[in-house]
Amino acid sequence: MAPALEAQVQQEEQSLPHNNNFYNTLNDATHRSKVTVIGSGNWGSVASKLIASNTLRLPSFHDEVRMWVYEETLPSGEKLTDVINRTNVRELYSFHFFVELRDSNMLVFVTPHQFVEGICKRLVGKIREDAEAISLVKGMEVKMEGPCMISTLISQQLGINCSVLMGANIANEIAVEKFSEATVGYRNNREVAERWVQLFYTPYFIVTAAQDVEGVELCGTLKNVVAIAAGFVDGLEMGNNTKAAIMRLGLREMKAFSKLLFPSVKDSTFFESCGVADLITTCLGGRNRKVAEAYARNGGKRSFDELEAEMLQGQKLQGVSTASEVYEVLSHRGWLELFPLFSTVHEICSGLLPPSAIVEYSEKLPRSF
Ligand SMILES: NC(=O)c1ccc[n+]([C@@H]2O[C@H](COP(=O)([O-])OP(=O)(O)OC[C@H]3O[C@@H](n4cnc5c(N)ncnc54)[C@H](O)[C@@H]3O)[C@@H](O)[C@H]2O)c1
Ligand SMILES: O=P(O)(O)OC[C@H](O)CO
Repeated sequence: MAPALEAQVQQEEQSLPHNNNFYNTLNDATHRSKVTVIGSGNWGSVASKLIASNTLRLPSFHDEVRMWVYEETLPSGEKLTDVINRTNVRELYSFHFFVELRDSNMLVFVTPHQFVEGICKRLVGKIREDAEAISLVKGMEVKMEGPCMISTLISQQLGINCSVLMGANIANEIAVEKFSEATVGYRNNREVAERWVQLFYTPYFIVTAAQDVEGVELCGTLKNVVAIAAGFVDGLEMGNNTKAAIMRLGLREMKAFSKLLFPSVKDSTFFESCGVADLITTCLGGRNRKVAEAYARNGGKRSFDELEAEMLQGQKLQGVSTASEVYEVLSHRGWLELFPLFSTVHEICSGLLPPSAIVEYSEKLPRSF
C-alpha cells in the first residue's frame, strides 16, 4: 500500500467508533459505504463532485457514486442521462445512474424542495432499512398538521434518519473550488454526523457539525425569503444600507420564527455557515436575489414564473414558494403581525403589494419585537 494511502486509512480508522452498525463492517471491502445522490440540478451536480472526490480517496467508501437523475429530453433531442454518461463526469468521478438503491446506505437528497415528496413516494420499498439520509434541500412543506421540514418529510416517508447540510454554498463557486464552509445539522448521533462531514469535507469545502437539525434547516430555508426581499431592494436601487437593514431584520425574523416553531433551536446555529453566512451570500449573489431584482425592476408586471423560466433556464427558485409556505403558517397561527418582512415578501410576490412595499413594511414593526 502506498504510504499516502496508508496514512489516510489510519486517519480514518482513528475517528471510527467500534460499536456502531453504521461503521462496523467498513473494513470489509464488500461493505464499504455506498452513496447515492438523489438530484442532478445545479447544486446536485456540484455536491456529487465533492462527494465523489472523497469516495475515490477514502477507502471506507465505495468508489462509485450513483446519481438519481430527473430524466429530461434536451433541446438536442438527447436524454439527459445519456449526455451525462457520455461526458467525462463519469470517467472522472465514477458515476452510474440507477434508480435501484438497495445497496446504498448513504442517501443524499438535493432536489428543489417541491419535488421531494413525490420522489420519496417512488423510493418507498426500494431502499435499505438501515440507510442514513442527508438533505441539502432548502425548503419546507406545509401540511394539514402544520409545517413539515424536508428532513422530517424524508424521515417519515422512508422510515430512516435524516441529517441536513446547509451553508453559504452558491454551487457555481464551489464548482470551481473557491473556498467555502457548510454546516451538517444532526439529531443525536454524533458518529453519523462525522461520517457526513467526512463525505463532504475538502480543503476548499470546510464542514462542521451542529446538533440542531431544525435550526440548521430553518436557516437554509428562511434565508431564501430574505433573499427575495434583498432582490427587491436592489431592483429599487435603494442602496447598501437599506439592503443591510433588510438582512438584519430578516435574520431577526428567521431566528424568531425558528424558535417559535422549535424551541430547541440554538442561538449559536445562526452564527454557523448555515446562518448568517448563507444569508449574506444569498442576498449578494443568489438566484432568488437575482430574479427578485428583475421582478422589482419590472414593477411587478412580469411574473416570477416567467422570469424564472427566462433567467434560470431550468433551475428552480425556492424563495417564492417558501414565502408562501411561511405565510400559510403565519396566517394559521395568528403570527402575521410578528413577521412583517416575511409576510410583506409573500404579499409582493403574489401581487397584493407593489415591490416598493418592502421598504415601507418597517412601519408595521411592533416596537416590542
Ligand atoms: N444551486 C445552488 O447554488 C444551491 C446551493 C445550496 C443549496 N441549494 C438547494 O439545493 C436544492 C436543489 O437545488 P439545485 O440548484 O440543485 O436545483 P436546480 O435549481 O438546478 O433544479 C433544477 C433541477 O430540478 C430537477 N427537476 C425538475 N423538475 C423535476 C421534477 N418534476 N421532479 C424531480 N426533479 C425535477 C431537474 O433535475 C433540474 O435540473 C434546493 O433546495 C436549493 O435551495 C442550491
Ligand atoms: O441561488 P439561491 O438563491 O437559490 O441560493 C443558493 C444557495 O442556497 C446559497 O447558499
